Amino acid sequence: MNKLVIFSGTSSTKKEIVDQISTLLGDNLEISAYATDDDILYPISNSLVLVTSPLILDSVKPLIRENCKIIVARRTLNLSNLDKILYINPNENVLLVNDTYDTAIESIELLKNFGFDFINYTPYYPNSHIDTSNFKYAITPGEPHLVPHNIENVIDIGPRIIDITTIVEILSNLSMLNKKSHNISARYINKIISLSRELYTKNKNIKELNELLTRLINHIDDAIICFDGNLDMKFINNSARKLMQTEDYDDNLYKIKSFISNQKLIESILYLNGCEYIAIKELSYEPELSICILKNARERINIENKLRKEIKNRGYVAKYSFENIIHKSPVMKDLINISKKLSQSDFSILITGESGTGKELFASSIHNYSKRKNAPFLAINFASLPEEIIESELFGYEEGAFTGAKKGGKIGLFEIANGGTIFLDEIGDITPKIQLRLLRVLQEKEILKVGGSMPIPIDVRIIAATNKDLFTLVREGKFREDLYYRLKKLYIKLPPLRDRRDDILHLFNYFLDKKSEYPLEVSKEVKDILLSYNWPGNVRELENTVEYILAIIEDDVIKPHHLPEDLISTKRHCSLDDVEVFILKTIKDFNANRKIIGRKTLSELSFECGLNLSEQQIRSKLNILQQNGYIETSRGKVGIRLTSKANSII
Ligand SMILES: Nc1ncnc2c1ncn2[C@@H]1O[C@H](COP(=O)(O)OP(=O)(O)OP(=O)(O)O)[C@@H](O)[C@H]1O
Repeated sequence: MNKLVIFSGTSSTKKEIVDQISTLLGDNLEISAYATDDDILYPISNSLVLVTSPLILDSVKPLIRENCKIIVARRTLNLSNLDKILYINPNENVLLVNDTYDTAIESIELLKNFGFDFINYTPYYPNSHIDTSNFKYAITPGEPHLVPHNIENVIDIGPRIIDITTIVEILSNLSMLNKKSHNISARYINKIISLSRELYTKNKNIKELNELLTRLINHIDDAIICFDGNLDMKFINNSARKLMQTEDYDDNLYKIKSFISNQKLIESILYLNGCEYIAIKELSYEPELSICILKNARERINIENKLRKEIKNRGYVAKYSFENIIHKSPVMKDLINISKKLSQSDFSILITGESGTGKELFASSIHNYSKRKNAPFLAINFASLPEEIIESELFGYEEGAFTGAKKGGKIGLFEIANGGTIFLDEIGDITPKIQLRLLRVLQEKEILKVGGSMPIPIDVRIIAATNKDLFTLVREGKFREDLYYRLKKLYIKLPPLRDRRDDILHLFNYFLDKKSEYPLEVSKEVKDILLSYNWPGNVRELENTVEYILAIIEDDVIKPHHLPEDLISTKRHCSLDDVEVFILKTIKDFNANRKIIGRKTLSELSFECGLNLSEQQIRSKLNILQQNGYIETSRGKVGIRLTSKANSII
């Protein structure tokens, strides 16, 4: 049996190296290993000794008899731990922490040789007196305890292992070279191959993602060109290639580069191939890149004009008043009363509610009930509008600010709405830049035109609406908290139609009366279906349903087959929860067997199927089911019965 004694600086290095050698050299070797702080009772004799660094050699030499052969290990990095470094951004400043200057420099050289040369390393070791306050990352080969405390991200790549030449030296001294070398080099190479494969897969994923992004960018109509810090072109998409591949290539490129290098400009108008382009600049610093996005100015002006026309066609007037809000439910009655009170103040209002619940109807009614009723009411829907258009539409722009297309600049919608109300629909969709500009309007009561420097005072009441959960957007960092609270000074939440079932038939009859040329009767089955449907599109969907029926009906009575497919399919009807379904099914079984069922039995049965409902819980569920028209109760022998509405879905 051959003996190998290992001396290492720390116990983690000891473990790593013992693991490595026993995996490679197998069981035919007796290994004893010591870290410098382990107690060594007897001097080492008649053995091969491996010390893991020259520094340790001095301290352990007195413990080694002269009949021992000493090898000082040459160390290399453990490839299995290096992949974490791939996630560091190129050119990031990183501390390389090791126990001495020499070992830190050695590790840096090794990392660079392995191809990790895209980051800037600074050697750090105890007493190195380096100001570490600007460093976010530290890499250390098994010495995390030496990393300064202020570093947020510590990548421990594990202690350095011994390299193949040291292994060969060990084998040769143990006279194992011939027997083992073939096997060992095969294992060593296998390990390297599997690690390279890992790195290859990671690189491949990044490459695939890059290809996907390139494909996407190539499909975009805007021309996109990316330059590095030396203004060398790094990327050009298909639209830009088409734009540039003309006789004017040099002239075009010169104009684009001049725009990119002009630090004062973020947007500009460029004349390329005789056409006007709006050039927008995006900068990245690590790596240093400038991206130029070129949009066809004519197309943008067309969209702007269309939007203006749409808003103008509405006549800047609020079409609806509270009398137009058709309702029967107490909850809507309360909301209208509250909204009338809110109309009298000048604070901004946030209206939330699912799509089609009447948010615009309320905004318009509030305006018409307020002292601003004779001033303009402007409604703008943010969904699907590009940021630049929203910005220039809302705030206007100074002459030559960017398009140069309009002499005298353009007046923004905020200025047009001055004295009145502006209704900002789908506010949850606006970008951070517009959020910031809106915040300024709310805080300072003034606007700044695009490209302008003089703030213009304005007096506009803002009513914003959204069907998104804005508070969640705030928590996710997608919507500014300060803007959220400014907008939500006053607040109205419109309930979905399925939560105010009293309104369903009332609204249905209202739309029917309004739109039908002759009176129509509504069959009982249709009424039941309308009442049990969950109306995801709310009042808008109800109104569309009436239109649909009127388009296809040929008789005087509306029957189920006159309804759109969505309403007849039973899936969309069950706004019932599991407990409600359980209660209804149980009552149905009892009804079918002509047995009476009450709260007590329902509660007992609920325990049998794991729902565990107290009599009190059953009572409140029964109340809800009764209010929603699913059950009827009567004193005496009959007890609780399902209505035809419940029977049609259970
Ligand atoms: N209570 C109501 N009475 C009469 N019509 C209503 C009522 N509620 C909504 N409507 C009608 O339903 C349609 C949708 O209403 P509105 O546009 O106000 O909803 P919204 O919540 O703003 O929708 P979105 O979020 O999709 O913009 C409109 O045609 C509106 O007139």
